[in-house]
Formats: sequence, structure tokens, C-alpha cells
Amino acid sequence: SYPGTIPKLIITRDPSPTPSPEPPALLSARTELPAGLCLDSHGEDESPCSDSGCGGSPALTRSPRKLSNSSSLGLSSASSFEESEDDFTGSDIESSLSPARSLCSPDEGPGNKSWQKLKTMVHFSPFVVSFKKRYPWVQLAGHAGNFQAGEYGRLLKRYCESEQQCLQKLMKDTLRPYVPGYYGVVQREQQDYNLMDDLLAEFDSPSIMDCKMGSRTYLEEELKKARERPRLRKDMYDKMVAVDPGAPTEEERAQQGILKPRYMQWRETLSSTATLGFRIEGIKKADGTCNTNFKKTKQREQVMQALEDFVGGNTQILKLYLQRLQEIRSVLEQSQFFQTHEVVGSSLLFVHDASGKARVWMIDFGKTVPLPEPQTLDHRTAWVEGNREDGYLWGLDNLVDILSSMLPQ
Ligand SMILES: Nc1ncnc2c1ncn2[C@@H]1O[C@H](COP(=O)(O)OP(=O)(O)OP(=O)(O)O)[C@@H](O)[C@H]1O
Ligand SMILES: O=P(O)(O)O[C@@H]1[C@H](O)[C@H](O)[C@@H](OP(=O)(O)O)[C@H](OP(=O)(O)O)[C@H]1O
Repeated sequence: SYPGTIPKLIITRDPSPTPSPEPPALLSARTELPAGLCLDSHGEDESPCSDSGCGGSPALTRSPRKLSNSSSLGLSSASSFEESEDDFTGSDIESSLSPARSLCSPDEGPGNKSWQKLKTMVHFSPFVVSFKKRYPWVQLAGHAGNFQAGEYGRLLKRYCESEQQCLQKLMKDTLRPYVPGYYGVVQREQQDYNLMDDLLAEFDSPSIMDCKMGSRTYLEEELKKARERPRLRKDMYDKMVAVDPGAPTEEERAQQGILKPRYMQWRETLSSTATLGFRIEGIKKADGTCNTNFKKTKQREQVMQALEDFVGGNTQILKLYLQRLQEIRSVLEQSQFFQTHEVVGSSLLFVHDASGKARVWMIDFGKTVPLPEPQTLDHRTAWVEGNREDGYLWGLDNLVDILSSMLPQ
């Protein structure tokens, strides 16, 4: 298991069947909370590109406007990813449970966040690009309303300054072939977007998997903020209760809210993030079925089963994925960008189709931040607060090891 210290914000109960050591508390939601603590129905300014951090941050000179829940629907269907639940065919157990979805629903009334997490919902978005190729675009994870269709096999992702900085640097780094091509900032309907390659464009009826990498999903900066300006998140409390009604403490129950790092950490220990350094966020298969119900996929065997199902038992595809991951790992080990950035919340996007093509790319750099010079990370050392290690390569080592063990020796 992960050799590092996972800070326990509040000790409730370990959702893991295997006991883990109890590390020291770094932050407590208890009485240390200063006066003025407020209860948000959604978070504010939690991370560089969290739903409020990016669009709502006053530091951004770019358009701070938040997309409304229906904003993508408000645009032409030929140019936007429409939310089309009619197309949904997957087993979406968690989404039906998720209170956050109804919390963020359009009829929620004013004053609430204007856009929401996709969570366990998957967006299928058929659209027409300028060369008339029509294909269903799928957003497996992340914030709803974050994406718009671009032209020529490109897509627009809601502007986030730290992501822009990263993508710009990555275009000059050895990692360039392993990230979506980046084409700068574009504006649509007064909203700024980062324009990048749609990685699905070159596939026919692709199968897709999103794996969130690293042993930690919140930035050190987020911990600091939570201490200095603690905000109780009602939406996160509700999401927690929907998955495990026994998870909140008495106090959290009374407050009907939890701090973001506490929620993120609970998610990490519930899934394989804390023990394997990555977790599956969602899988969509070529037959149209989707599963984003991996919150409790924690054990190595459960992960293997999900991967096996994803590739449909096709060892050739598995082999190609393994090769690509090994290639990415060796490039990461040399990459100047990677050595000098804390990479949190970033995913590996796996895509294959019936033609036998299988590729993996790194996506989502909204919470990838530069380190102060001359600090570097090896991405394998256990995290202790202050060292900023993210466990990315430790997770990739585990993923490579799991895929290798699934292939005939
Ligand atoms: N360049 C791309 N090409 C194709 N699909 C993409 C691309 N980028 C993202 N996606 C799809 O959108 C999903 C969410 O992407 P991403 O993680 O970048 O969004 P986000 O809103 O920043 O997520 P989070 O809330 O985790 O920060 C991915 O799981 C994938 O399905
Ligand atoms: O997957 P879940 O259980 O829905 O939880 C969300 C997930 O951890 C996202 O990664 C996080 O966004 P960031 O990575 O951008 O912080 C988001 O925070 P947010 O609600 O503050 O955006 C969480 O709500």
C-alpha cells in the first residue's frame, strides 16, 4: 500500500476492508473552525480550476462568467455538446443517488452555482464538425458544461488559467505527443475556452476510460485555504451521505456540511487512489454502455476486473495500452515540465476501437501547478505536507504492474 502519510482530517471510520495506519491529523473541522465559517451549498475558490476557482476567481482577468446549467443547451446543437440523457444507456447507479445533481438543477433558484459536476452522469453529444463527420462525443468525468465542440476535430474546454499555462508549456515539452494539441484561447458567447484536440476524433465508436492519477486529489494550496478560510460544503456532505450514510461524523451531521479536503480524502480512501495511486473515474464501451460507478473500486482485483471488462478480454489491446503507458512513463521521467510541476487531479484517457487502435493521453491540467525554483519532484516519494509530492509515477508504476499481470507471461 501507499507508503505515504494520508492526512486524516476527521477520523470517522475506515471504509477500507484492510486496516490502514492512522496518520496525524493535519486539519480538523471541529472547534478550530474560526468564527465566520460559512456553509456553502457549493464550494467557492477551492482550487485553481474547481467550479468556482476558475470561473469565479477575481484574479482572473478573463471572463469570470459561470456557465448556466443549460448554457450548452442554449447554443446551437451543431456547435455544442448537448446534454442528452435519452442517449444514456449505462448503469448509472450513483447518478440516480446523487443529491448534488438535484442541488445543481436548473430549477434550484438564484444564488446557486450555475454549473455542476457531471459526477456519474455521462454526456453523449453527437455534433457536426465542419468537415461533416458526425460522431458522438463523450465526457466521462469532470464538470458539466465545461466543453463545447470546436472545428476540425478540436474541442473547447472552459478557460482555466493554470491549465492554459500548462498546455502552453507542454507544447514545448517532450510530453507533447502524449497530451492533446493546444491551440490557444478562444471566446464564444463571452466565455473563454482553451482550444485543444478532441482525442476521440480519430476513432470509430471508441471505448474510453478515464483514470485519475496520483495518490492525492487536492493541492497543498487547497489544504492551506481550507485552514485559513474553512468553508463547509453542503453538496459534498450530500454526496458523501448518498454513498455511505455512516461516513459523516456527528458534528458533520449537525453541520450538514464538510470541508473539501475532508471530502476529497474520503474519496481517496474509498477508492484506489490512496492505496494504488490512481482510480478509475469512468468507462464507456463501444457498445454504448457506460459505468461511472467506481467510487468504491479500491482493491487491485476490482481494478483488474474493470480493466478486463473495458478491453473485452482483448489481450492485443491490453498490450498496446501497456506499451503506451511504459512509453509515457519513460518520457515523464525525463520531462522538464513533469519534474517541475505538482500534478494533481490529472487523468490518463484510454481510447481504443474495433480497428485495434489503442492510445493513452494525459488530460486535465486544471490542478497542475509549477513548483518554486529550484524544487523538483520525483512523483514517487511519499507525500508529507510541504514536499508537494503527488504520487503520479507511483500510481503509474502500479497501473503498469496491473496491466502486465493481466497479460499471459
Ligand atoms: N482532449 C480531449 N479529447 C476528448 N475527450 C476529452 C478531452 N479532454 C477531456 N475529455 C473528456 O472530458 C472528461 C473530463 O475532462 P477533464 O478531466 O479535463 O474535465 P474537468 O471538468 O476539468 O474535470 P475535473 O472536474 O476532474 O477537474 C474526460 O473524462 C473525457 O471523457
Ligand atoms: O467526483 P466527485 O465525488 O463528484 O467529487 C469531485 C471531484 O473530486 C473533483 O475532482 C473536484 O474538482 P476539482 O478536482 O476541480 O477540485 C470536485 O470539487 P469541486 O466540487 O470543488 O469542483 C469534487 O466535487
